[in-house]
This record gives sequence, C-alpha cells and structure tokens, in this order.
Amino acid sequence: MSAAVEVRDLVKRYPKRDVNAVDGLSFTVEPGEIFGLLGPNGAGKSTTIGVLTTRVRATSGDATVAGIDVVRDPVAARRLFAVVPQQSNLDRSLTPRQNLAFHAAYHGYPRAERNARAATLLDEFGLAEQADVKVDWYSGGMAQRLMIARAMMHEPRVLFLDEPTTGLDPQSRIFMWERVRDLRSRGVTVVLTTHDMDEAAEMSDRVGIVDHGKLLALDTPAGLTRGVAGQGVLDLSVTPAAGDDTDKLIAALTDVAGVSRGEPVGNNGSIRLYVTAEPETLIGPAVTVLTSRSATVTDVHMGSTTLEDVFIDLTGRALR
Ligand SMILES: Nc1ncnc2c1ncn2[C@@H]1O[C@H](COP(=O)(O)OP(=O)(O)OP(=O)(O)O)[C@@H](O)[C@H]1O
Repeated sequence: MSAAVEVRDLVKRYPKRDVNAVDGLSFTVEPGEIFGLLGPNGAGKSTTIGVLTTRVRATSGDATVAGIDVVRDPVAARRLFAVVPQQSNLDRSLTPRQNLAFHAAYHGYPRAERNARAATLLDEFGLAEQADVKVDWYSGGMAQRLMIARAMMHEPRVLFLDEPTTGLDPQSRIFMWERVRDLRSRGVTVVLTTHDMDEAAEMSDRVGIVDHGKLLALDTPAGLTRGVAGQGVLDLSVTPAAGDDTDKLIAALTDVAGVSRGEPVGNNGSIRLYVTAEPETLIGPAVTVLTSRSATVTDVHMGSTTLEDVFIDLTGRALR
C-alpha cells in the first residue's frame, strides 16, 4: 500500500521573498495515521498543506497524496483528499445541510446518497438539531465541525486540518479531538497543523516539528520527549545568595547525578532541570546543593517533559 502522504525535498519560495517558506521538507505519513505538523507561526505548515492540497504551487520537490502526484494529477488527487482551512469558507447563503449536499453534488454523488450522507454526518458531528438554520448563527466550534463534516462528504482517504482548534473553547476542542480520532478508527489518514504542543501531543501518532520551513525532528510524542529531554523536569524557584547567581547554581546542579541539563526559566530566578531519573528522587540532592550555597528555595515542582521542551531544546526558543 502506498504512503498516504509523501513529501520529498519540498521547497516553496513566494514571489518577492528572500527566504524559502518551505525549505527542503521531506516526510511520509502512513495510511491510518494522525500526523501532526507542529511549529510556530510562519514555520511553513500552511504552505506545506497548501502544496499537498493543490492550492500552492511548489518551487521544487515532490508531493503525493494516496500515491497520486498532486502536481501532475491535481484533479485525481482532489478526489482522494479533503481540506479544512484555518478560516471558515462555508457558503453563508446555504444552510449547514445544503453546504454538505452541495459539496457532495460537486463530487458527483446522486441526490439520495448525498442527502443520506449529510444526515449521517450532521448527526455524528452533533449538528443534527441545527442543520437547517443560517450558517451565520453557528459558533466558531460549530462552524469548524461543519467544515469537517463537509470534508467527509466525498469519503476522502486523507483529511488535512489546518489549525483545527485555534480559537475554540476547551469543550469544543475535546469534542473535535474525539471526532478526529473517530475518523482515524475508520481508516481516514489525518494530517493536522498546529502551534499548540498540547494538541500535537494529545492528537498525533507522530509529530514533525518544523521551523523556518525545515523539519527539525519527527517521532511519536513520547519518542520526541524521551529522546531529547530525558525523563522529566524539576522546576525550582530559587533566590541565589549574595555574590552567587543563577548560572553558577545551574552549573552546580548539573553536577548532580541524574541531572542532564539545566536552564533559567523567565527572569525571576526559576531554574528548570532536565532529569534522566525519576524527578522526585532528585529533589533532595538538588535542594542540598542549593542550601550548601546558601540559596533560598521557595518552590519545587515536578513535571514530565513536553513538546515545548523539545522545541526549546532544538531551537533555543519557546514555541509561542
Ligand atoms: N501568499 C504568500 N505570499 C508571500 N509570503 C507568504 C505567503 N503565504 C505565506 N507566506 C510566508 O511564508 C512563511 C510561512 O508561512 P505559513 O503560513 O506557511 O506558516 P505557518 O507555519 O502555517 O504559520 P501560521 O500558523 O501563522 O499559518 C511566512 O514567512 C509567511 O509570511
């Protein structure tokens, strides 16, 4: 079976720009996966989705969806994928139900089948009760759900979701995540972009981290956090003694067995230690080092490493 999505050495340079928006990107998405492209604003995620969905012309490189070259055969490719953009592109002159039916008509579905599919999908996405109102009455979360329902009308093999939950309230986000998992369980491959590390970690089977149009790392969320940043983190709120400073405290703390690295967090004296042992076993040794240097420890917090830590590790910058 061919890959669901394959991108090889993809480059996109927009006119009058002096850097590449996408700069030699390569990755493969397996059938049935939820694949997340994670990166800050401007990293090139939407441009990559734009090329794969035939809306952006690549400068060079190859892109295939369900084995079809999207440049050579865009019409065949469009039958096999669906895309939900960042901004609503619902037809405001049609009702929600009509939006779905119209989309299926465009894809050549006979009337009875498109009406039946619309009813089923409206129900699945929790919109059956408000299927015949004005689209304008929909909240952001409902519009987002309707766009996914519409995308599913022509039974795509691959669904592209560009920032699917940006701006949604927590409840709508969770509903959306559940619906996307349902799609995966039915064999639909999902490629989503996000700058939200929680969303990437929660949703994706594998995550590609992109920055400045380049792929920096690609693995399962667990593999990424394990590989780069150890087992966990220990956050310490510390006031150094007179004559001492945070950098020196970090140097002393990284001598403790099990501490792989430390860095200042913010500018109020907080220190984050990346640890390779269980974080709680290192609280005692870390506090001993700090008190031996007459530093004052006001708070200790244990946590697991996140994709944010991975991004900081790779780029030296925070994700947002
Ligand atoms: N139509 C365009 N013309 C010129 N430059 C563009 C165009 N679209 C995007 N860019 C630039 O390309 C780069 C990548 O943008 P892109 O939208 O792909 O990033 P992104 O990771 O999706 O970010 P966001 O989450 O903000 O959408 C940015 O520097 C952006 O300014």
